Amino acid sequence: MGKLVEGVWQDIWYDTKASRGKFVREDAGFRDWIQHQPNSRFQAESGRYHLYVSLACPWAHRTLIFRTLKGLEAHIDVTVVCPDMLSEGWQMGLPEPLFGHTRLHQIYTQAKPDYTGRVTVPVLWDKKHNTIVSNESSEIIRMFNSEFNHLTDNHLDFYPEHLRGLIDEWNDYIYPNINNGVYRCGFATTQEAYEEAYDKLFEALDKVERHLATHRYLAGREITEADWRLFTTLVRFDAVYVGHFKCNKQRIADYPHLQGYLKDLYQIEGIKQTTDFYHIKRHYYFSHTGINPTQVVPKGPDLDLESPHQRAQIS
Ligand SMILES: N[C@@H](CCC(=O)N[C@@H](CS)C(=O)NCC(=O)O)C(=O)O
Repeated sequence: MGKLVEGVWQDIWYDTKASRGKFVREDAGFRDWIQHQPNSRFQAESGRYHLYVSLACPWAHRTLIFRTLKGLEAHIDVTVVCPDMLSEGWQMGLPEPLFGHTRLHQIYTQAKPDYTGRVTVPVLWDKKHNTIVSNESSEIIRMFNSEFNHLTDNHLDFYPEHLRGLIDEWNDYIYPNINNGVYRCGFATTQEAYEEAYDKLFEALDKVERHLATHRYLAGREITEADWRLFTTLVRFDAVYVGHFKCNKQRIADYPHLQGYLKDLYQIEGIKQTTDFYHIKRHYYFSHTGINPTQVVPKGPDLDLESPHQRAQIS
């Protein structure tokens, strides 16, 4: 894994020295917006945008879920990178269709030849202006949620006006403690930093477990963006984070309500097809050689995500 420094690829792992062993995620570098508005530089048009994702990555997974739920498959095409992220960073299996590049960092320098920063997925590319619109998943899913409705006639709204306060509150709590919390455990390089992240992670999972005992979804009866953001971490938890990131106080399968909720979301039409456990396990265990130097990928666990979730009665 590495990063670009003034447009030149350098193979370097995260530097946790300055933060006393803590993993600090870098902010995304491209933050434009597709808008269905007359003067927008990035108009919502069919066939104009291309999405680069890894099926292993929880942040990229959010964008694939929204592409499916919002009926955008015919309008936004996708390149899936290889699960292995080694000295050249994310790589394509076959040359990608727009420029024939074989490394994701070439897409970044195609957009900005002197780019400095990490080369992350997801990336939303604009074929018209030949640039990256955004590499921030939380913003890409908002665009997908609302800006293409005139093309798809799909008006499902995962960030409805009346629930925004509640959704934002859950997101603000779940992102540092759970979504990024598992990474803060796994990428910590001191015992203290790891234990601090671990305690916060399991305190947060306990809190969500209590909430889900009496609420079908985070914001009540409706599935919202907050649920999909939590889902992509939960679905990777027992397969990867428990072992590889040492998040091993409990599995999701040991929490009755979180497990039922996870199954409920997994069983929504189209979601299972966005979830690829081969890519998920292979990426983490094979790519993070600092954590797993043998690169052996575990065979298990056997996950039970398809049995009845029994949550339909919860209000
Ligand atoms: N803020 C970004 C984070 C994306 C991110 O960190 N993706 C990881 C994969 S799970 C990545 O590409 N990491 C490569 C690196 O950090 O070098 C988002 O949510 O879109």
